[in-house]
Amino acid sequence: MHSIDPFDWTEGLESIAIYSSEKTLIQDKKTSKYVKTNIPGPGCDMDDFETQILGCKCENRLCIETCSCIAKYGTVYDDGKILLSVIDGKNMVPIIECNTQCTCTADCQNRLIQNGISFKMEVFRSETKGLGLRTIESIDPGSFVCEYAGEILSFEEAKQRTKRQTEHDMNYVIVVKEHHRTGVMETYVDPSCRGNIGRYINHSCSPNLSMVPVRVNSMVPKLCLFAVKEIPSLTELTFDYGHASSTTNSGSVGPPTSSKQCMCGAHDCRGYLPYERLLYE
Ligand SMILES: C[S@@+](CC[C@H](N)C(=O)[O-])C[C@H]1O[C@@H](n2cnc3c(N)ncnc32)[C@H](O)[C@@H]1O
Repeated sequence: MHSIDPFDWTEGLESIAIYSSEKTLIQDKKTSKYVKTNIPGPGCDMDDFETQILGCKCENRLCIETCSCIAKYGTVYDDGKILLSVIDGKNMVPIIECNTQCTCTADCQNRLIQNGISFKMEVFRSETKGLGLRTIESIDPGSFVCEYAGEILSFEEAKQRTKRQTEHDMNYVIVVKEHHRTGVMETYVDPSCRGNIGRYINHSCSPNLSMVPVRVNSMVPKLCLFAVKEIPSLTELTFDYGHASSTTNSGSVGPPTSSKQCMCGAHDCRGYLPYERLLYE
């Protein structure tokens, strides 16, 4: 039987193990169960999870412009698997990767985040923000770092869970709003009971990661974190909890009564952690 390394935060589920240089930190691992990607949680719409996106029939097994997925949704990654919108500064298009219905292989240019994490990272204890995640190798701009994965909740369930928190509890629920021509799609992800390594990423008002929704098999978005700048080894990984990407945004910066003081230390720090007002009403 496969034995689980007790010091690996990913419980052996990722292709790269995530350790802490301070081994005792693993005792702080909450009662959460590791999941690599989003799973349905209470109240989520199972149709969204189960409706399969159509696949391509690429004969050369490597997708280029003639691939029906790329022709329909556009080229989003370059041949080095770098997110193009980060390097060319153009507006983000919806990202839909090739999926299990496609005939192409895992090295297809239109498959990236589904192949999982590839950078060595570690969980560490930050001075003022609890645990955090940092990289232990340098990361190029536009690289995929990890998902922010957990249970997908309905608005009502997200609200109930938020209400149960005390002012001392950490908040893990992230809300992403995607503005489409036909309306706004809201996705609520909670990694607190079941989540991946993304749950340890702290907020910064001047972050080095950006959250981008990516779809693979179903219309439920995976909240993917991409580097927005060169990130040197041993740098803490951060994203802006209130500004997921150019097509999405989550949360608002609070009045002090409903939001925690931000300790990101950025020179343009907004002072408080962003929060989603509707979850606290
Ligand atoms: C998604 S968790 C991040 C991981 C968390 N630090 C831990 O120990 O598990 C979000 C929580 O971390 C803390 N946090 C994250 N960024 C912060 C910041 N910039 N300033 C203060 N606290 C922060 C807050 O308590 C927040 O509710």
